[in-house]
Amino acid sequence: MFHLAKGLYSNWNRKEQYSILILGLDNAGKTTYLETLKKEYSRSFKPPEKITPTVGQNVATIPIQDCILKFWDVGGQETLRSLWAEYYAQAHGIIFVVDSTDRTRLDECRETLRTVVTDDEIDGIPVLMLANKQDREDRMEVQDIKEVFNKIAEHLGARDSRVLPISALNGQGVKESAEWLLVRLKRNKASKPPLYK
Ligand SMILES: Nc1nc2c(ncn2[C@@H]2O[C@H](COP(=O)(O)OP(=O)(O)OP(=O)(O)O)[C@@H](O)[C@H]2O)c(=O)[nH]1
Ligand SMILES: [Mg+2]
Repeated sequence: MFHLAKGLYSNWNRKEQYSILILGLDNAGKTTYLETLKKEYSRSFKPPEKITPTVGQNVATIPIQDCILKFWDVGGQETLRSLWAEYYAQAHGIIFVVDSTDRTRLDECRETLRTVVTDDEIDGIPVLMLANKQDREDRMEVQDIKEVFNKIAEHLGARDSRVLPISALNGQGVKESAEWLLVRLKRNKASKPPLYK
């Protein structure tokens, strides 16, 4: 009886854990975004001046509302992009970070995202595109970025997807972006169940 009660209690006490893969070209602001999220939800984080280009991976487990979100931030340099697919099997959601000031790389950005969203392994999972660096005067408007990504909308199909403006550096829109995604991860729970921790 004690064991049954204990088992029931520990199950009841467990939280849903979802894994989120943060992708995007090098210099887009992925690591800065993750560190700002850590700052918003917990105490330990790296200040922006200490962030260097990612070669391996950064992982952060952040409690948000009644769930745990496990973020995987990987390097965006071209030579590292072939490693992204190794993370697909465990991903419940994708965040794709775009540098809103880098007009010259928008085509590369779109084609990189196209390669990601057409991969069968992550078919149907929510995709959130972040138009980052909105604090900069030379930014493109989020509407312009949306138009670029509308060109791959056909590959996104019926899954949840959105483009949101943020500044990973000053925190604008960062919490809201994680909360937007959390709602969609829960909504997609039946087809991609969370882990219970
Ligand atoms: N102004 C401004 N600069 C930003 C913002 N986000 C990131 N940066 C800067 O952009 C540069 C690249 O940021 P990272 O977070 O290292 O970029 P990354 O996407 O992780 O790059 P890789 O690890 O190489 O894939 C750094 O100099 C950041 O300070 C932002 O919202 N606004
Ligand atoms: Mg990085």
